[in-house]
Amino acid sequence: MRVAVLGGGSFGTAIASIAADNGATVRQWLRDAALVDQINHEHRNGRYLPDYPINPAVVASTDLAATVAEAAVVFIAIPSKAFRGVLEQAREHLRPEQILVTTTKGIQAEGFKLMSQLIEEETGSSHIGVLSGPNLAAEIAQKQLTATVIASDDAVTRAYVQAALGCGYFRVYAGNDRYGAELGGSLKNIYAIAAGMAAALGMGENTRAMLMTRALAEMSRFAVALGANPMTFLGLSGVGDLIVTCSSQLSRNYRVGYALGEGANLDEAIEALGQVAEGVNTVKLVCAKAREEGIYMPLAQGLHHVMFDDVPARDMARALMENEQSSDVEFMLSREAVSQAHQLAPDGDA
Ligand SMILES: NC(=O)C1=CN([C@@H]2O[C@H](COP(=O)(O)OP(=O)(O)OC[C@H]3O[C@@H](n4cnc5c(N)ncnc54)[C@H](OP(=O)(O)O)[C@@H]3O)[C@@H](O)[C@H]2O)C=CC1
Ligand SMILES: O=C(CO)COP(=O)(O)O
Repeated sequence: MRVAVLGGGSFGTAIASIAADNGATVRQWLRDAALVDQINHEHRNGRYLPDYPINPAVVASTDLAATVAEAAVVFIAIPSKAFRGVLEQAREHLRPEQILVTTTKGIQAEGFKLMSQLIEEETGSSHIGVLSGPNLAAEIAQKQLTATVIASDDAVTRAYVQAALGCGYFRVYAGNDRYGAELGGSLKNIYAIAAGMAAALGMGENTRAMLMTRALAEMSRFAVALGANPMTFLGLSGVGDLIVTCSSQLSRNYRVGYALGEGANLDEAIEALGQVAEGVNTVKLVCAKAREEGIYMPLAQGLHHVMFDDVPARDMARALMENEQSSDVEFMLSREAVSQAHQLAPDGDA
């Protein structure tokens, strides 16, 4: 199979290397000619994945047309802010039968669009997929056993991506809820920042478990309000990705949160990272959307106050703990029912 990867960052490089390990003919497009040279001659990406070898069969290029020309599957691993621009450049070189897969876990501000929606708008393709799951690029590069999801309503897309990437260390599960999988991948970045911050402040494992579980409740609530299926959040692209990103220093979003918890300001934290942390932008967009739609998102709103309004993280954590005590699984017991029942008990200080 012929595979193209657009993007020369850590995830694009990891995906290119998996496909090559799997026997595909792989072309990778990036705009940095020096890095193209390094990938082709040293089989290493010194800027984004410096410590790991890349399969020598990966051929990098700055020529976008040549990269996508023969590909059956095109993976797009470009940060959300640049995603549409790259699609606009690629569009004239793409053919209708090609499978177009986004790996990007972010949201476009204008219209609150997910990346697969941009692919649809720009190309009109009927072979669109979302690749998402607990997939830290550095662990994939080490060939740690990993699983992901290809979410698409198109069976051809699912089958091609499973064939292109499924190998001894990388397992590709199929899903048909493109929107839910993509939303999960974007939303969990918000809570990874919060988890990194909590870790830097010395909060314990109980706190982390509470944060992750309530994050899942909040993500599902948001997704349902936007018409997605909450069941998708039980899979690898939902809870799976939330677990890994809220637990690992390899996550850039977690690291941004950790730096904030250690006292850095946001600009310093982003600069020290030197790579994309989509959650910084996503938390703004999601909080604005939640306000607009009247969706209860206390964790995301709390994080927003800490990141952009200089509220100390410890004060925010204390305030969140003093919120009205609510329902655990609100698809079974509604928040309103718990709230109404509060009048049945005496006050805590009575
Ligand atoms: N890294 C990971 O572990 C995972 C990442 N993802 C997702 O994949 C997406 C891409 O991430 P990742 O590869 O890690 O990102 P990186 O920050 O590692 O790299 C970004 C890449 O995009 C390129 N790029 C940025 N803007 C443009 C542009 N206008 N034109 C052409 N190329 C551009 C950069 O090129 P240049 O160097 O020239 O700026 C660089 O090659 C993210 O949205 C992330 O959420 C998903 C799963 C795991
Ligand atoms: O999405 C990821 C792992 O699945 C990577 O997360 P970061 O973007 O925070 O590094």
